Amino acid sequence: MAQKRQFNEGKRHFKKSKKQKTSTASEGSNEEVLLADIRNLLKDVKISDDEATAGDEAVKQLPEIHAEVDLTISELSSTGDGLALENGQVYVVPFATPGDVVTARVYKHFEEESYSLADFVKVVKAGEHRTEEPKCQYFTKCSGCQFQHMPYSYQLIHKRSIVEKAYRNFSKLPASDVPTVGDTIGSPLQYGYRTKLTPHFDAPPGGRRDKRNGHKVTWPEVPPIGFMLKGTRKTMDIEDCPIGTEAVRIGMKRERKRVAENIDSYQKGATLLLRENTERIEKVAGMIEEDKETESKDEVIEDRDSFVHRKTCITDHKAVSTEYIDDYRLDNPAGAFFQNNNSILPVVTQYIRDHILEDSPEAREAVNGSSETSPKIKNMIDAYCGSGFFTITLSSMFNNSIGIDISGQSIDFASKNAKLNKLPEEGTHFIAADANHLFASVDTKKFPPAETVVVIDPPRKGCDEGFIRQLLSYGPARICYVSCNVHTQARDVGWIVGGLPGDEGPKGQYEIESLRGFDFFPQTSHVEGVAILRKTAGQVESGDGTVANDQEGDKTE
Ligand SMILES: C[S@@+](CC[C@H](N)C(=O)[O-])C[C@H]1O[C@@H](n2cnc3c(N)ncnc32)[C@H](O)[C@@H]1O
Repeated sequence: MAQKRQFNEGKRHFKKSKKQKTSTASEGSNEEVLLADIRNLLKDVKISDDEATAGDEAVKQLPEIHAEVDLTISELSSTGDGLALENGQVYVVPFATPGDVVTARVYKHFEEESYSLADFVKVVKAGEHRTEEPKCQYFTKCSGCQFQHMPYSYQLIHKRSIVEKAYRNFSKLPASDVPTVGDTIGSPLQYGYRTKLTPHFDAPPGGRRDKRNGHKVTWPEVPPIGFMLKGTRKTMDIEDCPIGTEAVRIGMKRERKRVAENIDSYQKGATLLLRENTERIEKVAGMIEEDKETESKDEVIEDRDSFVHRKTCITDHKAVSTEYIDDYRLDNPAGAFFQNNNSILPVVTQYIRDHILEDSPEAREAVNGSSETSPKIKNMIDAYCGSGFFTITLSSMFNNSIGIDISGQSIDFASKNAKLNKLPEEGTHFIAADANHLFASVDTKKFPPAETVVVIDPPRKGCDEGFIRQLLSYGPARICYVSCNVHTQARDVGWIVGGLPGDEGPKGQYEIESLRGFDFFPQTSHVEGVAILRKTAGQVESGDGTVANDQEGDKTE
């Protein structure tokens, strides 16, 4: 802690604990993830405190709400916040790095959980990781980015620790079941990467409906259009966002102007869609120079060797946006889910291609002493397939692929994308259904579990227990689990490897072969996890679905 203001000085800053405020948390939520980090930080202190003050009824003194205090940040949480430990209380401060001394304004205490939330005010003394000049003027106010002040190499190191902690805190697996987490794979673009932004604005306070104007909303002024002000529910005005692609940033300026000019046509607040669209054009001699001359201010022309990319920004939810991943073309409803960082997609698909099939007998021998390998994988099931990103980009590796998604619209686009990319019709199918019913409709003659890999890429909340139960009873040779929430991924992988809680079903069928993060979201605390799992040696089935050897390496024994 800094010298300026000590915790045991200046009594007006402190008050005695009154009402106990406790927190609630849902699985995989930011709050739950933060709490796990806080509890770990407190664990060691609590033990030594208990020894020192056994029987002592010490009353903790906490700063007054809105008091400014100086804090020394000891670590970064998985939510991207700095954590400082003072007198047995953890202070959570955004936009801080380990080693920083910062001034923070306390705004909420959770006394039972021994932590407090504080706003970042200023840096008193910079820690060794505070080396970068943020590229965004709104950094430390906007809630979008957390890490612009840290070098990219350190962001990647931190994200590796997020994956490690996720498996330690949420998988419920013994450490011996979790392999060393690989280094985080960085994003080729660290700014200018987001192909989608959704700034928004709120209705005027109180609705402001005007009787003289047919009870229509009247806007006293153009409202702030942007993203959330950190730590509040207020929208802050944001003119530009440097993590957006150039085309999206152009679209943002255009849309802000359009909304400002037409604000009276809105009856409530709205969310604006800014989605990059790419048109790929075969290149002919002199084209770039010509295109650059005729390039409108609403488009970006990119030279890509044998072709040109003409990038624009779509704002209509129902329009179709196009992206290229290597030479695969993916069309998508502009307002529906699609991955937001195009620059890293070829990297992650190549990684999955390199790791999705069975490993070499040597690699298996090195891991568990058995050189036995599973039958060749010929089929893929893509659960939660969206508009077919994984099915299509991995299709050339498999005889048969099937994708499933709950959104009928995404499935229509997945089928169109299969045609656009000339995938063989007989080998690629998509179904619109709940993934929980996926395995009931899988033909095990066409997709023998021993010759099938299942790719899982669910929403942030992860998979349902019902899905995991079915997956375990289907028993594919390999599983590739991709997730934008490594905490729910760790929980689900824990179920796949260790069995579902209170379930008599099979346990020890799978082991984690590899685990690592991909930085889909530079400058933020989010990380995409890729876990590759395989059937344990004793559980490998022959192609006809019978277990070849259920003796060796079966962890249920
Ligand atoms: C993270 S996205 C992944 C999409 C796709 N893999 C991609 O990379 O573009 C999750 C997808 O899960 C779908 N989804 C959500 N709940 C589902 C469920 N219960 N069954 C099947 N699909 C579901 C959503 O419609 C969404 O397309």
